[in-house]
Amino acid sequence: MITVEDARALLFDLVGPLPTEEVPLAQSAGRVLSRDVTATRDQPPFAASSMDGYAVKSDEVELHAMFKVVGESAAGRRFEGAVGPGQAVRIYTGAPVPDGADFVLIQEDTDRRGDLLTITDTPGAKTNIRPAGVDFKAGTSISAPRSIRAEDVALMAAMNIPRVPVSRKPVIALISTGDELVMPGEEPGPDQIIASNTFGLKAMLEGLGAVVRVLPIARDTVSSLETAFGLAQGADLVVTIGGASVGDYDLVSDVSQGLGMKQSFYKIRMRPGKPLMAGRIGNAAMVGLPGNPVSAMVCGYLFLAPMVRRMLGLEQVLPPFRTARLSGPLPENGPREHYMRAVVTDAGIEACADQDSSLLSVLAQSNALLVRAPHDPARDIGEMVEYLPI
Ligand SMILES: Nc1nc2c(c(=O)[nH]1)N[C@H]1C(S)=C(S)[C@@H](COP(=O)(O)OP(=O)(O)OC[C@H]3O[C@@H](n4cnc5c(N)ncnc54)[C@H](O)[C@@H]3O)O[C@H]1N2
Ligand code: MOO
Repeated sequence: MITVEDARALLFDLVGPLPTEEVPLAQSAGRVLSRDVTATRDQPPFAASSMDGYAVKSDEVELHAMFKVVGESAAGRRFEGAVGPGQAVRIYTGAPVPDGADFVLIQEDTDRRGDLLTITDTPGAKTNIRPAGVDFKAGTSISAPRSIRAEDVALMAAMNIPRVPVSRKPVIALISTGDELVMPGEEPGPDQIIASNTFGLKAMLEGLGAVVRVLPIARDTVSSLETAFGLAQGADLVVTIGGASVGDYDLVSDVSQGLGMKQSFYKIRMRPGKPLMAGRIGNAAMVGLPGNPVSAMVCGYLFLAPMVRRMLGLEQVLPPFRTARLSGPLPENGPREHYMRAVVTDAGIEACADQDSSLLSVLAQSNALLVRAPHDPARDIGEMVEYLPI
């Protein structure tokens, strides 16, 4: 059995960054920028007023000074002339500041009668002018790789970047295995349960930016599993769930190897998730997850999510671990690294009472995986521990 860290390194060897494709700006949110993009213009492209008021010469600004209003500069329609001595131009927020002016009096500090403008309140020192290019200049770049957020979309729009280079989405095929499984909504027989893992993992992986294909459930026969692997063709990553352990019906390893899977490792020193397997099959990476629902989801957080981030070309691929103070004691840990379902609040972190790897109700109540090193001694309230937020 290998460690979690070694397993992750081997899994990273199975996948690499996917090629770039271009998408319309409006569809780029949530994708991963794969190449730097560069502004083709200054913003603002001209010195612009930041207030509604009057553009004047700054050395003429003093209480009770009077000006003649000679024109108007609106956003999208500039004043074509220049502001001369004793003159003012009516100006609005976002409008180009006319030549000759270097100060905008805010409307509230003035009184206007016809064309005659008087300063009625002492203006502040602020010119109320945004210099050309103050936000960004032509040639300013947004650096890749990064997950594109709404703020990035707004910035790229302002930079006049209508098409965005992004990493192609990884395609992941999910295969549930087992005669006991039926799909949600179907009528289970007396010895059957509902396939839950595929749906939890689909939600998780799509949230990370993958395209997920849920394939029909494979029965516990060689031919049914072979059919499922056939349907998975074209995926970047094939994930099986269940059938990974040592039972007579645990066929995933034999069938995948029969189809040419080159195994990278099998079994890790981790709880839950011990019978994890991985390798390459055809042009795809393959991961065989244990069937226990919590084991499958925990392996999703710890292994599949970093693999997806790596395929997307992100630099930060490992889950962000944090620390918290224990608000409940912990017993001594066994020989495997343990990822305990836990609840973290302002008061600290507490492991859930029942850590059985079949309990989805416990997983759904928890918001953290509390990490225990192999043979970690019993811990008291107040001690600091590491956890992964989920
Ligand atoms: N003799 C041993 N038995 C087991 C060992 C072992 O080392 N020696 N390991 C245990 C551990 S740890 C795990 S984890 C499980 C893993 O078993 P499999 O990967 O072979 O999974 P299955 O036997 O197919 O299923 C386990 C359990 O999970 C349910 N299941 C499976 N797929 C789904 C699904 N898509 N949705 C919901 N639930 C699913 C299945 O019905 C079983 O209850 O093996 C232990 N045994
Ligand atoms: O991986 Mo198993 O989940 O330890 O139950």
